[in-house]
Amino acid sequence: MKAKTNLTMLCDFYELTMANGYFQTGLKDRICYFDVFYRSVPDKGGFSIAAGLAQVVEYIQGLSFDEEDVAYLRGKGCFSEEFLQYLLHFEFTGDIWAVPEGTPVFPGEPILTVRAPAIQAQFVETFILLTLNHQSLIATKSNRIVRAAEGRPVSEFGSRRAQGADGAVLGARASYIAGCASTACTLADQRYGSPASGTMAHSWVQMFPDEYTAFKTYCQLYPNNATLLVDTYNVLKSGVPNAIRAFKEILLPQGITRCGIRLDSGDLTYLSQKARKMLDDAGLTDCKIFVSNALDEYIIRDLVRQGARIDAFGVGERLITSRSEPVFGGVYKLAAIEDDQGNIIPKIKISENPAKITTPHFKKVYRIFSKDTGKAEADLVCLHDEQFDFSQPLELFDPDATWKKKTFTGIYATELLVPVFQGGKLVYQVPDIQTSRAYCQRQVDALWDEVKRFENPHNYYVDLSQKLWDIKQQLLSSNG
Ligand SMILES: Nc1ncnc2c1ncn2[C@@H]1O[C@H](COP(=O)(O)OP(=O)(O)OP(=O)(O)O)[C@@H](O)[C@H]1O
Ligand SMILES: O=P(O)(O)OC[C@H]1O[C@H](OP(=O)(O)OP(=O)(O)O)[C@H](O)[C@@H]1O
Ligand SMILES: O=C(O)c1cccnc1
Repeated sequence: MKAKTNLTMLCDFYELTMANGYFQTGLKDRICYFDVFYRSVPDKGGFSIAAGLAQVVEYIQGLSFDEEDVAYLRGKGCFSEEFLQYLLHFEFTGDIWAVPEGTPVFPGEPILTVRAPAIQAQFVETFILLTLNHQSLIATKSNRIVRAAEGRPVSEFGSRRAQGADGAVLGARASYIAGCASTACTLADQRYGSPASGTMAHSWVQMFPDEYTAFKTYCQLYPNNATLLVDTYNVLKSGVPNAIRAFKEILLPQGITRCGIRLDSGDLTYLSQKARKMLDDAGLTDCKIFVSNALDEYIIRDLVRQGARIDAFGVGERLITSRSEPVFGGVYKLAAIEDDQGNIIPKIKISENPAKITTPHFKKVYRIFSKDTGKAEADLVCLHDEQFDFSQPLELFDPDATWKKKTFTGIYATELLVPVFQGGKLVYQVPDIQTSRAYCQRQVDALWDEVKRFENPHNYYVDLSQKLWDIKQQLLSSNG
């Protein structure tokens, strides 16, 4: 089998059986609207960070079945020959809107909308979801970890424990967008520009006859980038003293004062405080203390509260696998179809479980900011063509407890979903990840601290316009 990078065949098999069914029943060109949204924030947080759009764009642009794919599908014995021939010329001709990567997003609101002929719109479900679910999960976790570090740089160290190659590389990419300062993943740097950097492993220290020789050699090779791992034998009795000796003998004579040590075991508060004192007493006040060892946002928050003297964190397995909650439950739901005249017919999914009822129709989302504080106050989900005068007081209501109303004044609003594809053509300039990272930081800064709490965050308002709410109620009372 030839090596393939085209991921067109990465789809759930039912996308293909449904596509064949749409083809055979005349529904293939029926225009459909599908929304991607998610239902609950991982780790009971107050918001998530959207990521992965750049890979969705690449996927959509690369969609194509080749002869080998079609031969394989023919062998399954369940697809019509006309459909298989059609697949050979398959391409995406529809429209996509999405929130830019790095946008804080809330449960229930569309973060990507596809408008396309039924076969196409249905077919892209699997890949769009897996991509947005994975990178949004890692971006959300990384942003929590970065916020716990309160300004100290966090380096992503997780490749070795990631779930596969994409888990490592795209996870590193998402973690950078969400605020990590660097990654240990070289390919993520080469491919996406998230800066790669690193320290050293215990094996380096073990390889030399003694710890001092290991440190000295490293300082000679990398005088401008020497972060020495000091816990291979005994942190306070040998590691830190040997590091101090190597820095003094190799770096200081060259006028280099910037250097570092890394602690990777033991009580990180106690050891960092003791190490700081030893480094300062030796005049190495510019030496940074880096720590790692199964860290996450909770341990980092504890270390900061305990007064640990830590300058930077390396975080691997709990970040790259989002270990505390490893699923981002983004879903892809039909919201509307068009009739032969192009009229939009809203569609709803009514579930036994009220939390699983969808919001119908072709929609847009406004984020409403206070002019005074610059903070985000609420999101308004409305019909795609609704207009509002945001210079006037805006009354919103809780879509579940409709008697709860709030009037906003002194506000401005921005639309969250931006056009990405129109008529199959890419109309969006995918930003480089430095731009997405800076955007993410600005958008997270615009959230109230109450929404950013790790536990029991304030419930951010995601409200429906009156028109949209009315349509939803009509569909609910007429059973769809
Ligand atoms: N002061 C601290 N407060 C809270 N958690 C800490 C503190 N110091 C270290 N930790 C965390 O406690 C855990 C210690 O785990 P563990 O006992 O496996 O580490 P260790 O003793 O360093 O051994 P190992 O060599 O296996 O890593 C790690 O997740 C570490 O980050
Ligand atoms: O703990 P994480 O957050 O995943 O951070 C990455 C870990 O990877 C390295 O350890 P290594 O794989 O060499 O094994 P170790 O656990 O014995 O240190 C490094 O020394 C960190 O401890
Ligand atoms: O550069 C490092 O220190 C590093 C990289 C990967 C995993 N652990 C540590």
